[in-house]
Amino acid sequence: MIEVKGLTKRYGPNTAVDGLRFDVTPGAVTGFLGPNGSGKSTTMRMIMGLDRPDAGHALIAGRPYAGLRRPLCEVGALLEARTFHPGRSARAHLAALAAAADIPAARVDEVLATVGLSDVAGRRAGTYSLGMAQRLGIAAALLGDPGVLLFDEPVNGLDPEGVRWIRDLMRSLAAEGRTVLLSSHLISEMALTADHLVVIGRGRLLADTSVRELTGRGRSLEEAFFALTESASAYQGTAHPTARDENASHIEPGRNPR
Ligand SMILES: Nc1ncnc2c1ncn2[C@@H]1O[C@H](COP(=O)(O)OP(=O)(O)OP(=O)(O)O)[C@@H](O)[C@H]1O
Repeated sequence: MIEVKGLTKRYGPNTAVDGLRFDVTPGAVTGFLGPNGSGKSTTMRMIMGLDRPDAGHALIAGRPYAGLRRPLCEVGALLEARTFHPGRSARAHLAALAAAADIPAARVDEVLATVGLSDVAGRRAGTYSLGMAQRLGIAAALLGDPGVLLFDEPVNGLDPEGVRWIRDLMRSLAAEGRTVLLSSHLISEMALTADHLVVIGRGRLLADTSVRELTGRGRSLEEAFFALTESASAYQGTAHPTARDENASHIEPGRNPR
């Protein structure tokens, strides 16, 4: 269980996370959605004790991160890819983490197999592609067999087979009774993976509901998401052609050319 209780984080005049309050329950995949810059990563970092909140707090299995006795065995997180020494092999990286946390060395080969990196585990991790680096980050998160897992954009850089693998992994971790919080911008993928959704915009809670309920609000989950976050998107692009587009002068202002 993750409990987020009134979390607030300010960076200068900008309030990145604003009185956020929600629970993430075990046995389900909870999707964490929001437009760019809405505060998802900042919230996850605060849950993991990597950022200090200006107000509120977050609890993992009833304790703040700093109060966990064996953190790696209670919570695992993939927050950024490439949080390893590039000169170390994947196996050496995981072995060092395991040794520091008093986790049996045999667990290293188990998690390497889970993420599909066994054959390349001796290679310097600095030579890994983004997708391989994501897999290594997931292996590190799983190392202590924790009951609570957070993944920030885990499908980044993964090929279609990798995306499907993540979906199956998330669902099987939840089916084992774990608490899984997953952020992704791929809404169609979220519709297939998550049971529950927490949607935020400009640091504030917009929805805390089931995928089914939110999908039922529009023609699709994507439509319902856009309706919910319409006024909360800080960075909106346009569909208009650039000045270099030779057809630009033939298009009426305000008209989508396609
Ligand atoms: N270290 C920092 N210093 C200053 N501002 C920051 C810092 N980290 C985040 N922010 C700001 O806080 C806000 C929330 O950022 P955050 O990365 O949490 O959003 P996000 O929802 O994860 O975005 P994305 O979907 O683009 O990954 C943004 O306005 C961002 O610029």
